[in-house]
Order: sequence, then C-alpha cells, then structure tokens
Amino acid sequence: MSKQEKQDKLRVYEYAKSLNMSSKEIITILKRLNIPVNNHMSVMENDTVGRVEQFFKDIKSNAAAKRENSGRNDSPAKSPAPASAGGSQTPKASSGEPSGHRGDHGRQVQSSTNAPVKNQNQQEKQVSMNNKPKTNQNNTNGSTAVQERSSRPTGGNHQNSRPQGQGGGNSSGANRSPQGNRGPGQGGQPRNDGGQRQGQGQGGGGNRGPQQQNRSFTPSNNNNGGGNSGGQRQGQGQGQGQGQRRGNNNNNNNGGRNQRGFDDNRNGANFRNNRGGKGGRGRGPQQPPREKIDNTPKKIIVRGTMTVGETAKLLHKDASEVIKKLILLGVMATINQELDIDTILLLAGDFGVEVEVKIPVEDDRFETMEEVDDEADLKDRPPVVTIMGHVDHGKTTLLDAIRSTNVTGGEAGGITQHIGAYQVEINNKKITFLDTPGHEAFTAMRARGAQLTDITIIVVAADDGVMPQTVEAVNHAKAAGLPIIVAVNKIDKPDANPDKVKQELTEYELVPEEWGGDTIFVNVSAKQKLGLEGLLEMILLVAEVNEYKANPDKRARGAVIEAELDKSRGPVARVLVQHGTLKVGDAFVAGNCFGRVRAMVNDRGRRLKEAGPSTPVEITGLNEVPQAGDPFMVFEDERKARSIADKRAITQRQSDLGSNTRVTLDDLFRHIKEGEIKDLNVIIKADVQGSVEALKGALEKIEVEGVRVKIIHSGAGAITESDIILAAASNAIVIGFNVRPDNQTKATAEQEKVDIRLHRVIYNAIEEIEQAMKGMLDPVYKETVIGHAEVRNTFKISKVGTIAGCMVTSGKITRSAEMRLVRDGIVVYEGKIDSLKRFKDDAKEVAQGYECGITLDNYNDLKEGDVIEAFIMETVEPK
Ligand SMILES: Nc1nc2c(ncn2[C@@H]2O[C@H](COP(=O)(O)OP(=O)(O)OP(=O)(O)O)[C@@H](O)[C@H]2O)c(=O)[nH]1
Repeated sequence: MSKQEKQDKLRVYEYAKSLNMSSKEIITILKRLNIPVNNHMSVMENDTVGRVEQFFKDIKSNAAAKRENSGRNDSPAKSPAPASAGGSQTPKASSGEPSGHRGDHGRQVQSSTNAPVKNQNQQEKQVSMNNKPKTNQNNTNGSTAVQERSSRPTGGNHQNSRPQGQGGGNSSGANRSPQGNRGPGQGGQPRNDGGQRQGQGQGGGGNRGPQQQNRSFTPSNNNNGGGNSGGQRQGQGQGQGQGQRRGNNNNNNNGGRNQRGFDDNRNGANFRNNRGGKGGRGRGPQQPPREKIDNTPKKIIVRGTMTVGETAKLLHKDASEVIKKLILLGVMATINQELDIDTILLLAGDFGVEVEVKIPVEDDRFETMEEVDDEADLKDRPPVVTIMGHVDHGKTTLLDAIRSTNVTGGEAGGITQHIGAYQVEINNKKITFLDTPGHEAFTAMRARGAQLTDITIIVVAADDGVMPQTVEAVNHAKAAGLPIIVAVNKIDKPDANPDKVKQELTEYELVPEEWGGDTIFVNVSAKQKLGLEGLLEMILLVAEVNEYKANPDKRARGAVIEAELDKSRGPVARVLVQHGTLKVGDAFVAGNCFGRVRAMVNDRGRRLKEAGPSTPVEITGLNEVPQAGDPFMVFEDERKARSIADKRAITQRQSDLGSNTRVTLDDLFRHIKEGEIKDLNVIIKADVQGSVEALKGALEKIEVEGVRVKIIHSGAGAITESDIILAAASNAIVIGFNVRPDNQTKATAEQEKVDIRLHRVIYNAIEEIEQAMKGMLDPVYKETVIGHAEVRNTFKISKVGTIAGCMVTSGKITRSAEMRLVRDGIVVYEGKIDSLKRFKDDAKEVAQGYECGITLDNYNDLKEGDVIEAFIMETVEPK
C-alpha cells in the first residue's frame, strides 16, 4: 500500500472521532467482532466499518425492541433475539443443546451475560415490573464463583445441566414443582418469596432458559429459592442446597436464614431484591404483573467521572442493566468501576437519555475546561494578530505604523498605553494586535498553554529576503496551526524585490494566490506607511473566512499577556479577554494568583467598566504577579478564586517536582500504545542543509503503524533556545546532527524536559527513532557529559601532534572519557582523548578551574576557542 493510500484510509481513531467515541471503545468493539486490530492507528477497511455499523444497529434495534416491550408490558417470549456481536455467541446456549463440559462454562456464563436475547431482557423487564430488579452481575459472578470453587464432579454436572435450555433445567426445581414450568415472569416472583415459597422459587429458576438457569445457580438465586428450601424443605431444596454448599458456604448460611441475612453480605442491588420480595409476597404467583413505570430521566447532568453504580442511580436503572449495556458496548465493568465521561455519554445515549456535561467550576485546571456555547450566543469578535519575522525586518516599525494610523474611532487623542496588545479599527471592525513581536515570545506563550493568536503576520524585508528566523517564524506559526499572511516590507527601498520573497517562501509551502497557492502576500512599507490598509483588510478577510466568534454574555476567560509589580499600584496584569466579558469587581484567578478587578484600562488609557472578547486590558487588584501566558478566569467570589489559586499553586509545586509530561524517545512507545501520540513531532538541526534534507527525507519515510514522524522545524545551525521552546510547546523531540546546544540551551531543555538526541551518523539517528517508534529502543546506555574544557592555546609538536592548552570550564575531564570537539556549536570531531597532562605529568582527571594539556587520538586540527566535551556512557535501568 502506498503512503498516499495509507493516508487515505480511515483509521480507528478517525472513525472513533467521527462517532464521538474513543479509540479504545472502537478497538474493544473490533475485538469483540473478532476483527484483528492493533491500535488506534490501524486502518479500518470498508468491510470493517460495515460490521461495526451493523453492530451499532443491532444494539439500537435491541434497545428499541426492549423499550417497545417494556412499553407493552407483555409476555417475555414474544420478541426474537436480535443479531449482535454478543448475539453471535448465544445460539449455543439458547439452542438447548447439551453442553455438559466444564470447559464450556466460560461460554455459558458469557452467553448468559452477553446475550442480548430477548428472554433475558424480558426477564429483566418482568422483574422490574415487580419492582424487583435482579442482579445480573451477582448472578454472573456467582455462577463464575461456583465454577471456580466447585471441584466435585457432581457439582460440575449439576451446573452443566442447567444451561441446556428449558427443562434441561436442573435438578433444582424445574422438574420438581409444577410451578417450575411457569414463565419467567413468574419465575421472578418466587425468588422474592424467599423462605416462604421455595417451590415457586425453584420453578422460576428452572424456567428461565439458559441464561437464567445459569443464574439460578448463583448465590442470589440460591438465597431466594434454593437457599431457603435447603434450609426448610428438603425435598425441593436439595438440588440447590447442594449446589450452594459446593459453591458458596456463605450462601448456605444465608439459605438457612432468610433474605435479610443475604443483605448482610451482598450489595445494594441485592437489597432491592429483598424489597421486591416483600412486594411479591402478597401477590401470589398467578397475579398479573403490574405495569412498569418507566422513570428513566429525560436528561441527566454529569459533573465528571462516576462509578457504574452512581451512573445507574442517576439513570434510574439497575446496576446490572447498566453493566449489561456496557458489555454490549464492549466495556467490562463492575459496579464500582469508574466510567469516563465519554462512556457515560454513550451509555446514556443508549438509554435515550440526554446528557449535560457540567464540569464543576471548582476544577482547578480550569484552562482545560471546555465550554460549549450555543451557536445563537456566539457573536463575532475581533481577530487577534501576532507579528513575527527575522531580526530588523521591520516588525516593531510595522506595529507602530499600524497603531498610529488606525486609532479606534472615538478614542483618538487618548494616551497610548503599553498593555501588551492594542486594537485598531478599520471599516468599523476591530483587530487586536499583540505587540510583543517575534516567534519566541509567541511560542513561549504557547508553551504555557496560552493560545492567544488567531492570525500570524510574517514580516519579510523585500531587500533582504527570507532569512533563518523567517523560516523559524513560519514553522512556529505552522506548528500552532495558524493562518499566515506575509507582509513584504520595505518595498520603498530601491533594492526591494518582493517577487524574490514570494519565490523563496514557496519552498516553505507559502505560495501566493496569484501563483495558484492560498497564501496572502501584501506589499507594505512600514516606514512610509504604505499598504497598511490593504494589510488590515486582508486580516479582516481571513477573520471573516475563519469566523472568529465568542460568547460575550458569560464570565470572562482569557490569558495573561504580561504582568509586573508596579510600585504604586501593586501587581498589574495585562490580560486578553478571550471569552465572556470581564467587569470591574469580578473575582478571578490568573495562574496561581487571584484577586478582584479593582480598575481596568484599555490601550488608550481609558478606564473601562467592562471588556468583551478579544479586548486587551490592564487590570489591578491581584494578590501577586502572574506569569505571561497564565490562564485567566472569573469565579463567583473571591473566596472561591483564592481556594482555586491555592490548589493550583500546590498542583504546580507537585508537578514541578514530579514527572516529565513531555514525550521522550524512551517512553515514546508507551505513549503510542496508550493512544496519546499519533504524530512524533521532531525538530531537526544539522551542521549543513544537506544533512538536514537527508535526515528529513529518511525520517519521513519511516513507517510504523500507530505513529508518523512530523518534522515541525528544521534548519542548519546550532540547537537554539528557540528550538527548545518550540519543542516544549509542540511536544517535540530535537535531533541534532553534528551540532550541539550551548549551555544555556541545554539548561532550558533540561528545565522544559525536552529530549535532545545528538548524532553523528544519519543511519544511527534514523534507527534510534524507528526503534523508539516500535518500542524496541534499547535504553541500556546513556551518554553523560562529565565536563567541558576550552582550548586557549595550541602547540604543534612534531611526532606528538597538536597539544591543546585548555581550561576546564565545567565538570571535569578524565583521561578515559570519550570526547567530542565542538566549534561554534558544531561537532567537528568525536573520538578519544589521547593524553591528559597537568604541567608535565600525566593526569587521570582534571577538575573545573584548572588548566591542562590535551591531545586527541587521531586528530590534530584543534583551534583556539574549540570546546572539548568529555562524556561517558552509563548504563540506564530500563523503564
Ligand atoms: N526603508 C525602510 N526601512 C524600514 C521599514 N520598516 C522598518 N525599517 C527600518 O528597519 C530597521 C529595523 O526595523 P524594526 O522595526 O526595528 O525591525 P524589527 O523586526 O522589529 O527588529 P527587531 O526588533 O530587532 O527584531 C529600522 O531601522 C527601521 O527604520 C520600511 O518599510 N522601509
């Protein structure tokens, strides 16, 4: 299959997304349908999709039939069993064929549990009509427990004989009592009769068909019928009594007592059985069942994960019913198991219940909270624009020019305030500009989780053309998935060549519209204020296409653009309101700080009472100074805001101390397996462009199911801090080929926990990535840099070669260590130290702050200013 074909195929995660389900759920369903599947990236053939859809249809028709039946309240035997994945396993059990092997037990149990066979549903319905929901879970568990514990052959036979069908029933009552042949509806009642109507109880057990018969062997049924009979009426109770003793001693005890005793060691679901028992007592076996009252709620409110039991309660369903539904959805769960919101949504949908997800506001991770607004509440908001580009290409000049020429209508004459952003107005529409230019600031914000920008403008000087930071800026914008407008600046200059800029940018997939691409290019002169209007109009055009909207009628949310401690006003934060409207007096949290908006000013120095979406404002009233990029949100009162800020501070401290959340090659496979990663984002830096291209081409060709390599940035030159920030913001790893990060960059990488992999052989780099993607990375050895020495002098001595007079600038240099020679961030040689001397003596090691003489094995081209990096290879415990 070609790569293109592969890309065209529908993958599990895409399919899951289209259904608003998780990949896990689809995988489970595929497995249940015996369709081979590896992970969320597995390709789904048409046939597979068809089968999954059939599976859903079956579930739906099953549910519909069930609803219909429960509406009609008629006898259980009417509806046919629907075909379903579960159903496909049922025929054996329902056919009544003997299956007297112990090896079949699992299947029998499964049949009884899985089969969405009508009998079972109807049985449930009947039970619920009598207000006596039975407990499938217990039944199933009970049955399994018996199988596990029972070792006597009689027990085995006894049990095996049951699932065979109607009369196959068992020794426990189906053949003994006339009532034993009653329909399951009646069978339900006797169970509740407890100690008083044993005969009926057993009869019911005997009649339930395969599933029920399995159940009849469970503690629950034993207690209800057989257990009691065991205690009181030998003739009838014997069969079950035996089974009970073999299966579960507790049940024997209970059997001897009464149902209340049963309560003592069963859960709430059984308790309902007891209550049902009381209700059933007076009616007698022939009494027609009362009409079931369907009290399923129309809508439920979900505030987070819930256990199966809690979900069942909320849905007004019996836990067993919910568990059964979950099994049909491919989720094996017990009553105490937590269900995530997706599963709850699915489940509720199956019961025809609408769900409103309301994550409590107390949630201290409020930045991750998604608020879904009604389409009708959304209003257009100004786009937020960031300007990026190479040094000196005119970013600041352009920002100033736009600001001074396009003053917001009535606010002309106001005193310009620097609040990190400003608004201009054109054609009665506003545009917000973030006025810290540059992609580093932009990506640093993004790394902190703030997604402020809607549109990026890449400024390229027409006389200078595309430069390294232009490319960086383009890649940063692309990594953020933002639309790009290119402002070709300085067109007033005589040597301006806008076409050259266009030509150069096509290499980075920015093709002008007139050349058949979709990138907008605007020629401007920031200095002479030419073309500015055109640029603003283009911004509005992009905004119109992308329909940036927000709901202004709710509490405000946004992010801190910058903040500082003002001598007279205390902590001051400049924030961009992104959703809702911020008002004076609002209590809020910003990062780990909190406060109440005391005063609010806009970029013209005007005091505001309220600020709507996309408005930048400066606020006072904080307890401390937050950080740029911190999320901001309004809460109902200051006390709540304080408690959330406190919680956030604690969480941050813990995460600072805690684990690395960024992807590293060592744990890449785990992330892939868990479905967290579909693209391995990579930044490539190499000594020359040729190596960059070679590495890029080779990495992009790696095909491992489950993950793709995505190169988000590449370039020739040393690894810089900007690369690390981009990696941190995009969860990428950095591959350095023949290049090294400088110390500051290394420190940033450590702090941001960005994985840097350095190589000198392309094949090794590719192999390392491929192995990591396949989970085969052998993490046995890890390089540890032990020190650096700077070459201060060189001496050429014949027969010896070049001796480098060095100063150890960090750590230590040891004689046995391996080394690499770094010149301007580029590795020029890697090998071993030949000799290490202090004055004239050989030294084993030389520590930081001392001078030494070093010769390298087989390398003499040492130069002043070179850095010798010493490292050792250490074993690492496999994770
Ligand atoms: N001729 C001409 N010069 C311009 C134009 N725009 C900016 N310049 C000049 O280019 C130089 C750099 O402009 P800046 O706005 O500081 O560039 P920058 O991209 O913000 O630079 P950094 O902040 O250093 O990244 C200044 O001397 C400006 O006067 C223009 O349209 N035409």
